[in-house]
Amino acid sequence: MYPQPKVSIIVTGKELQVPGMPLQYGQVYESNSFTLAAALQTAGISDVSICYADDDLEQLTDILNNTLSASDVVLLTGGVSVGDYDFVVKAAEACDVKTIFHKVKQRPGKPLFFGKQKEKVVFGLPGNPSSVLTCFYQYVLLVLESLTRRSVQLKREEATLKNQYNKTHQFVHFLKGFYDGDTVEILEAQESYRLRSFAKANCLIELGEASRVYQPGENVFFYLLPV
Ligand SMILES: Nc1nc2c(c(=O)[nH]1)N[C@H]1C(S)=C(S)[C@@H](COP(=O)(O)OP(=O)(O)OC[C@H]3O[C@@H](n4cnc5c(N)ncnc54)[C@H](O)[C@@H]3O)O[C@H]1N2
Ligand code: MOO
Repeated sequence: MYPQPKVSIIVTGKELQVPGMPLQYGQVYESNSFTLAAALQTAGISDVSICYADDDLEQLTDILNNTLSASDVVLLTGGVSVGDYDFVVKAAEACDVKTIFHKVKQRPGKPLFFGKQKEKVVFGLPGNPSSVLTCFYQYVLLVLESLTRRSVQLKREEATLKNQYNKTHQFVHFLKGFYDGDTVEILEAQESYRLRSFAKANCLIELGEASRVYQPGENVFFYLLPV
């Protein structure tokens, strides 16, 4: 029998609307809970609960406190950057969650937060839908592998790049790609608010920190997605 960690998702943001309901001005459809729950299920995690918080420090702190007492892993989405209404890091501090790191030099997922309260693990996943999934695959699966003692991390492989890509930022990039068994293609719609490329992708292509033009025929590393 493998251990089954309890995972809680806390969705933050008062601009979020339930899919199926009409959108009011300034609202966006809430999707992170669905993509995360599906990715957790694929990783064999069945004990998952979801709750919702407004952009309110007191309310978020209460919810995080309650959630921490009932979970092994807490995944917050949104509110982890430096805006006036981003309260995840403050709420974590108020709940005695020790910051292990906040912000990574990568795209997407730059504002990622990782903290611990004793044995409990807290991730603040950046709210953009593509950042949430990328950070889940690159970081959360690592923790789940250790907690479940099952092999759930993505496999890193190497293949020839199919198309040219001009990498202009000095961050590690994880780009949605398609591996055809021989070459890997960098897909369109890589912006972190777009999920279209994830819908087509079967891998994440890793490009190192340096900014440069990648040419077809170069070897690149990629991670196969569980599709
Ligand atoms: N001054 C700075 N601003 C920003 C930075 C920075 O470094 N300095 N980083 C940018 C990056 S990169 C990202 S990613 C975002 C992440 O910020 P948050 O984690 O605070 O995310 P939000 O602002 O709450 O949301 C971002 C975006 O995603 C939408 N969203 C949020 N939750 C959901 C959901 N459950 N389903 C669907 N869509 C969701 C939200 O409406 C926003 O549009 O910060 C940048 N800013
Ligand atoms: O980390 Mo943000 O995800 O680059 O958009």
